[in-house]
Amino acid sequence: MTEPVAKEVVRADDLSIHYRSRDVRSRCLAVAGVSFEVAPGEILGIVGESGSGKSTLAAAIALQADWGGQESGRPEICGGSLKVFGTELRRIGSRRRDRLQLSVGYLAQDGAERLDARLTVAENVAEPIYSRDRRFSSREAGIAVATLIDSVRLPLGLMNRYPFELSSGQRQRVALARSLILGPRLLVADEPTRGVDVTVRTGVLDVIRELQAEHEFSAVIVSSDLAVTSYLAERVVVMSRGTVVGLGPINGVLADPIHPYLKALAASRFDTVGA
Ligand SMILES: Nc1ncnc2c1ncn2[C@@H]1O[C@H](COP(=O)(O)OP(=O)(O)OP(=O)(O)O)[C@@H](O)[C@H]1O
Repeated sequence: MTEPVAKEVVRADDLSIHYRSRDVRSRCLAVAGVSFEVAPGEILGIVGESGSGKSTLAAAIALQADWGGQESGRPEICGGSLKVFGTELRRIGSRRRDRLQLSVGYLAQDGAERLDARLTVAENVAEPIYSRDRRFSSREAGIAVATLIDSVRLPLGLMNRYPFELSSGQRQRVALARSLILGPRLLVADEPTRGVDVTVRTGVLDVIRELQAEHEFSAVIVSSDLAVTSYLAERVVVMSRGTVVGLGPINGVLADPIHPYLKALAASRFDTVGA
C-alpha cells in the first residue's frame, strides 16, 4: 500500500494519550487534546514542566504508542488523531508501523542508558541496520557507522569500545548516532542533553543542528529547559499538565504570558544552555 502524501510531517488534532492499565479507573491521561503540526524541514521544540506529558507525546510521535498488545504501562492514543507523514498512528497495524519506523529516528530520554552493554559502540550504532536486514553488507554498514560517529564528533577510536568505557556525554552522542543511522526523515529527540556535562551540552545541540541542516530532516526536540529548545527550534509547543498552553514562535509565545507556567518560562528565558 502506498503511503499518503502529506503537507505536514506531523499533525496532531485534539490528540489525547493515556497509559494502559487493566484497571480502567487508574488509567492516566497524560496528554489531553493537543493540536499542532511540524512542517517539512522544521525543528519544533516541546517544552514543559516535569510530568506535563512531553515524553509521552514524543514517544507517540516516534511510533512507540498503540502497540505491545494490552500490556500495562504503555501509552495509547485514546482520542483525536496523530498523523506522521500522513499516516494515522491511532490503532496503526504492525506492518505499517514497521515501515514508517524506518523514516523516524528516536532518541529516547534514556537513550544513553538503553545502549546494549554487550555490544561495542560500532555494533550499537549499526544494530538498527541489522535488525532490518541481517545480511546487510558489513563493509557498507561500517562506512555508515564511521561517518556518523565522526559527524557526532566522536573519535573513531571509540568504535570498538564498550558503552561503559565512555563518558555520559559520549554515550549520549552514540545514542544520537544510532537514532540517525537509517537516515530518518524525522528525528524525535527527548532531552538530547540529558546527563551531558554542562561544558559539552552546546556541542551536542550543535551536532543536531548541523546534521539537520545537512540532511534536511524534520525534528521534534523535547526539553524541560527552554534554553535547549530555543537553541534549536524557532517554534515551540509549551505544555502544562497534558495540555498545550503556548504554541508558536518563542518570542510571540512569551511576549505577553498569562498562564503561570508561561510566566515562569518568560522569567527564565535568558538562561543559557546548561546554565
Ligand atoms: N508508564 C507510565 N504509566 C503510567 N503513567 C505514566 C507512565 N509514564 C508517565 N506517566 C504519567 O504520564 C504523565 C506525563 O508523563 P511524561 O513522562 O510524559 O511527562 P514529562 O513532561 O516528559 O516529564 P519529565 O520532564 O519529568 O520527563 C505523568 O503524570 C506521569 O506520571
